[in-house]
Formats: sequence, C-alpha cells, structure tokens
Amino acid sequence: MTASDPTLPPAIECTSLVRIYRTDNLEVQALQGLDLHVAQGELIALVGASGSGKSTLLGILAGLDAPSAGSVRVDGRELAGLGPRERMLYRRRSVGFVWQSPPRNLLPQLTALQNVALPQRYNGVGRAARRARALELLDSMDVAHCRDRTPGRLSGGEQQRVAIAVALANSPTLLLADEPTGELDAESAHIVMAALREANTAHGVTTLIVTHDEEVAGQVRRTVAIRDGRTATETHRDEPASGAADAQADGEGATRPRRADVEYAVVDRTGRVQLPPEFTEPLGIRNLVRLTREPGHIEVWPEREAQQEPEPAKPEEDEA
Ligand SMILES: Nc1ncnc2c1ncn2[C@@H]1O[C@H](COP(=O)(O)OP(=O)(O)OP(=O)(O)O)[C@@H](O)[C@H]1O
Repeated sequence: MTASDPTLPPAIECTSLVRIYRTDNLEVQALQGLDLHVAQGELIALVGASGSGKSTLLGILAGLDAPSAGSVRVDGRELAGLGPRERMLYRRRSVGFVWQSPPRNLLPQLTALQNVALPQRYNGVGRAARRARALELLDSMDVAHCRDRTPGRLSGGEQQRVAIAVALANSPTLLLADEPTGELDAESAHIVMAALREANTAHGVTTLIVTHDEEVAGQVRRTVAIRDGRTATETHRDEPASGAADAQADGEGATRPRRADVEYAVVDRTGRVQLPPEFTEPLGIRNLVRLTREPGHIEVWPEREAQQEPEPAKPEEDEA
C-alpha cells in the first residue's frame, strides 16, 4: 500500500448507500445503508456470501449504476448526481475495471497491444504515446511477450494480466476487479494477484477486489466483509501472505509465523453493529440483547441471560 496523503480526500467514501432494484411486483434491497471508507492507495478485498451486494457496490463505484439513496464519493467527487456525459467521462478516465471472465475484458479481434492502446484513443491520446504506454503497461504486467497475439492465443492468466493493463491504460485513480481470479487455476490466480498488487504499488492506484477466494483475500492487508447489503466486519493484517506460503523467512532462512489477523465488527454512523451468526447462534440470540458497560469494553448478553441480572464479579479471594 502506498502511504496515503492526509491532505487528499479519501479514495472512496460511501455513506448510507442504498440500492433498491424494483421489478414488476418485487423490490430487492441490494444495499441497505452501506458505509465504506477507503484511503488513497489502499488495496482491499471485498468478500461476502452470494447476493450480499458486492457486485452492486462495484457497479456503483464503476459509474455503471447509480444508488437509490445515500452518498458515494470517489476522490471527493459525488457520483450520485452525475449526468450521463459526466458519468461516461468518469468511467473513461477515473476507473479501470477487470471482470471475472477473461473474454469479457478484451476485444477478440485485437492484439494485446491494440487492446491496451484502444481506451487511450477514446481519451484523445496520440498514436505514438498510446503505443509507448501500452508497451510499458504490458511489460509491467509481465506480458510483453503477448503484445502481438490476440486473446484467443493467450492463457486465461495472460488474458487477465493484459486486462489489468487495459484497465490502467488511462491512468485511473480507482481499479476495480470483480472475481478476477474466479476462472483461473491456483498458479495463474497467484500470478494475476501479484499483477494486481503491482498495479496498486507501482502505479499507485487504489484497488478493490471482490473475491470468494480466501487465499486472494489473505494476500491483502484489509478485507471488508459485506452482509445483507452492509459492511459487517473487517479483517486487518499486519503482514499479508505472499500467496505461496503463510510463513515468512527471516534473515537467517528460518520461517516465522505471520502475526495474527485481527477481525473487527464495523460500527456505522448510527452506532449499529452486525453481530456475526457464529457469535449469536450458539447463544440463541435473535431479537434482543442487553448491553453492559464494563471498564474498557462492552458486554453483550442474550435476552434470557439478561433477564437474570448478571452477578457482579466477586473480588478474588486472597489465597494466602
Ligand atoms: N438487476 C437486478 N435486478 C433485480 N435484482 C438484482 C439485480 N442485480 C442484483 N439483484 C439482487 O440484489 C442482491 C445483491 O446482488 P449482487 O449481485 O450485488 O450480490 P453479490 O454479493 O455480488 O453476489 P454474487 O457473489 O453471487 O455475485 C441479490 O439479491 C440480487 O438478486
């Protein structure tokens, strides 16, 4: 992650974001008041069960969709009220997008070099500069050898690395990837993940990756979990896994375990916290809990326990 400049606005700031899909007689609340704050230059993974709202959020951040309510700011700019032309320019200049399916990312009749040059052409970049930038990006994604081949003659992993180069072509501030390793074997997934990290560090682009793959999520410092259309928990890692091994070598060649990951529950602006089912279900917690304030922490009691007043802790007896 590149160090973020405190004078810059956050890369992403979602506040009470709501997206309701309405069909004939059905209403689906895909996002239900989601809050998310991402600093400039961060690389984060977004995880959550199928239907939790990940793709909906990505579509809104990409400018492909608009929220029903709430605010979404990218680099301090409110997206909710953009008109069609501003939205098109935002998509063209500010965001790069990598889809799960390699063929969806590239035009099949164009070579890798032409695919990376094309978005720059739409942005008014001259021929020589387009070509130079495309070659530089293909090199930085380690696919320079693929420059004159069409996508059909590239492996899935090579296609995804060319797709990252395409996404970076117009120097976006935000790189979004929806399950970019979802159709790849483990080795290719590892290489594509390394390319996304390279995009984040060497090109300084804030990167958000939606994934179901725990190994991919384990390779970033911050993983945000969405549940029922809201950010529910976050896992922060001091030392993300490199992807291949879960231990790191010290100077003398010995390995030491990674420091423990820390999982936080997200507290939203109104003080709401989602209690994960692995905490609530064993205790039979459903509708009500009782909170007690303790020195330095808060205790959450199931309703039936709360009805029987918790006994105050007895001072420890002197064993002498
Ligand atoms: N165009 C749409 N019309 C109606 N409902 C939709 C539409 N797109 C998504 N939904 C619904 O919104 C909810 C969130 O969907 P979304 O695709 O954002 O979830 P997801 O977390 O990305 O799921 P997955 O991991 O399966 O891709 C789901 O209940 C889904 O059925």
